[in-house]
Amino acid sequence: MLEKDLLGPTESAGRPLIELRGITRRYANGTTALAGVDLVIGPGERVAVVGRSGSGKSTLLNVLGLLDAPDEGEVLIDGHPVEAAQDRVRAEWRSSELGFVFQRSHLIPALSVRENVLLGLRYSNASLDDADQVVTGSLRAVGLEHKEQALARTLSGGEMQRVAIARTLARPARLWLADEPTGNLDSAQSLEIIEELKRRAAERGAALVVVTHEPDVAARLDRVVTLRDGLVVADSAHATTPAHGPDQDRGDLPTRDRRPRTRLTARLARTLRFVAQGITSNAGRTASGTLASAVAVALAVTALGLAQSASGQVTELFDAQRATQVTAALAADGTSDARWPVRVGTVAEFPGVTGVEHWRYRTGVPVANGALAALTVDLVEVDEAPGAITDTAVTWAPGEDRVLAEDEVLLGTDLARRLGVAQLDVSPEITVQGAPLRVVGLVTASRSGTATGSAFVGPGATGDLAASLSSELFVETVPGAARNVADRLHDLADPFQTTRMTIHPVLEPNAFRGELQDSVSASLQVLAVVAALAGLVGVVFVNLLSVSSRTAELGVRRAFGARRSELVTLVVGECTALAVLGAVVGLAVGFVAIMVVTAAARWQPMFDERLLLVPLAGALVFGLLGGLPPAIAAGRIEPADAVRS
Ligand SMILES: Nc1ncnc2c1ncn2[C@@H]1O[C@H](COP(=O)(O)OP(=O)(O)OP(=O)(O)O)[C@@H](O)[C@H]1O
Repeated sequence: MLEKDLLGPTESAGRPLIELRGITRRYANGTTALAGVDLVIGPGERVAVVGRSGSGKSTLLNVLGLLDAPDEGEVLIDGHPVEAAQDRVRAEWRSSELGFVFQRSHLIPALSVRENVLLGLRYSNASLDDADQVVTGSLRAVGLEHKEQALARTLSGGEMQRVAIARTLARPARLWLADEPTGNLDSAQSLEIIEELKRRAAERGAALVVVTHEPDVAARLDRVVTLRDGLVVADSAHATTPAHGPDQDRGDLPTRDRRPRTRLTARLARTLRFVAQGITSNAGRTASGTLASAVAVALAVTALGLAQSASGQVTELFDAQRATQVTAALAADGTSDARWPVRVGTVAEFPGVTGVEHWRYRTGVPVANGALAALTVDLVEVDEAPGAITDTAVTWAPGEDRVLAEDEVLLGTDLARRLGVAQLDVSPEITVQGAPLRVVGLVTASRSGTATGSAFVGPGATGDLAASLSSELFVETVPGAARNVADRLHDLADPFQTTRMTIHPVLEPNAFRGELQDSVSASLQVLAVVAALAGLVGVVFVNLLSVSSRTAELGVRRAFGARRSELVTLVVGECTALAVLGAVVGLAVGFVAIMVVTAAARWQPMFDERLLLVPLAGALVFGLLGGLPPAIAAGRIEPADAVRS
């Protein structure tokens, strides 16, 4: 059967609106609620269904409204059979042809009265151009136009039921089904409402079927069908021609949109609207929905951000500790001067070298100060002046330019004392191996403990000396270059002199640094992944709970014509929006946490754009994935069961 056969009465002139043939409905617990019911309802008929509690009235109404499918028998609409499996067709028919008032009002508590009434209209095919008029008119019909802006949760039980009736009145249906619509109302109000339902049904030419326990209500309807134990035991009339044709005055009725079915874009648009409505109207649900993703993203961002900052910090600490100095010593062999395998000036040009200091030691050099007997001391020849690299502290005589000229000498403070040199401003002179040299400064401290007992001279000050010479090379490099400089010195060393040359090992913690960085990052990244997975579980869990607490609401949406796919989209859309919203909150919290932790630890905070994009993209994916289980649960909701809950 084609879907369009169910839509619109054009082809159905003269046929019953709906016909049940041999309908049996058994529930899973073995109860037979309907046991072979035959019933014909014509267009515009007004029928009361009565019977004892448990006789099958609600089940009958659900079958008539295509909310429930029979186990046996046939349902015909406009003479066409409707298959139980045709869920999409059934949903479309409910959307365009059915108005249902449930035993309970099933309003959405967080929405206003107006939005609740609009919900019924939005799921119908009616044009929304005159929605305001329709909503107000429907509320006026139940005496609640003054409550239009009130939140549904603030209404009394009776008022809620009247809003639920208004929600149905607003729909341009051909069949109105009402399951004890006046159960919550006093008898005067009940009769008013029944009269209103009759009037509205008459205006539209719609059939009206009312389940009721109240004889007064049943008496106001044209036909009474009595059920007992799932069977029709009395029927005051049979299907007739329309008792009441459509009135000419359509008042505030919505205009039926004659499109054969609700377009995908229209369904998507209304679903998105409902997603936005759900998120903005229910602060509690929005807060709990965003919480899981906010916590997960905050943890993940904090962990990732700290991983980056800690890595940077490790780099900084290690750079600070990286070797910047090479010390090489060349021992004299007792017969000839020590000779470096490379000129000192060349070492200064090695990559990364920022300074070189070269000390050549002569031992047993005679030094004398005038009349004082000569002492035998260690003499240190330096290129210009000691100190740039060796941290040698020199007190220079006033006006000296800190470069040793050929006739100048620096005395260690111990040596100066032994030679009786106290005042520098008188330009004292000493002789070094017979050559007169002017004392221009005192060496007060040095990394070499013996320096205060030595004399320091510039190159060429003492001419050729017989004493053998050992020497030391101090090289200063940029962080990290020391290892290369040491390696080059090794490579250049004369293989016959290697035993005489010592290059002090350079601590180079690069590999260790890498390992430390990797392990810090890896453990924080694991934390980030665990947080993200915990967030995903949280998103699924929170949304499953949310769906189970909204079964009735989702069932009402189905009853009003929402397809399964619409509920799936609605729930996935809500989960995704909440996850992304949570991610934004989590990002903010995470960034603040990173700032606080790094400030407390005096680290440099590090952020890169991945910290922003990865959590947002992750939340999007997690929202979609995490929304699937609750969405599938929502799609499985059977409207007949849901509206009973
Ligand atoms: N989902 C269900 N699962 C199992 N049994 C059910 C279910 N729904 C209804 N029944 C049973 O089917 C029978 C008919 O129920 P139904 O609600 O249609 O009766 P009713 O005439 O509308 O009752 P009431 O006047 O009390 O609302 C009852 O025995 C009821 O317990």
